[in-house]
Amino acid sequence: MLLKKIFKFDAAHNLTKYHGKCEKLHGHTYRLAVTVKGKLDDQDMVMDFALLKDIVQKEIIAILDHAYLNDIIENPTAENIAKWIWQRLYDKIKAQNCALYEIEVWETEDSGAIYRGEDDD
Ligand SMILES: Nc1nc2c(c(=O)[nH]1)N=C([C@H](O)[C@H](O)COP(=O)(O)OP(=O)(O)OP(=O)(O)O)CN2
Ligand SMILES: [Zn+2]
Repeated sequence: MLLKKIFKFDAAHNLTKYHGKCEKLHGHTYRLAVTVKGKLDDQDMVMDFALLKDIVQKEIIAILDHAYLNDIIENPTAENIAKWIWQRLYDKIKAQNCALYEIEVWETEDSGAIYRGEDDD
């Protein structure tokens, strides 16, 4: 069973390996979707949505919201942001007897990156 929760954060960035408008400082309202995988517990839940919210709020949103992402993540493309979030959440989700399944980071309504922890990126 998969469980998904959606979050939003506002942040500024510029792409350091890009030639074009996105090398300039600009911002996005990012949409983050965190998907976890697990079995139903005795409450018929994979994980309490409230617990997932608390973890993501503390580990991710509190750090990235209203931040300059380049101070935190090298060359913060949607792809690199998704990997960074995966690395921070992986053990926290495992500690709840679930597995992190997928991180989606959407910069705009139609442009996003999806990461599932592949070894080869
Ligand atoms: N593969 C990636 N390509 C781009 C990324 C990225 O993270 N990964 N990021 C950007 C820029 O950050 C830019 O802000 C986003 O550009 P874009 O999707 O083009 O957004 P726009 O709203 O400006 O353009 P639309 O034409 O409205 O989609 C660039 N590329
Ligand atoms: Zn951007």
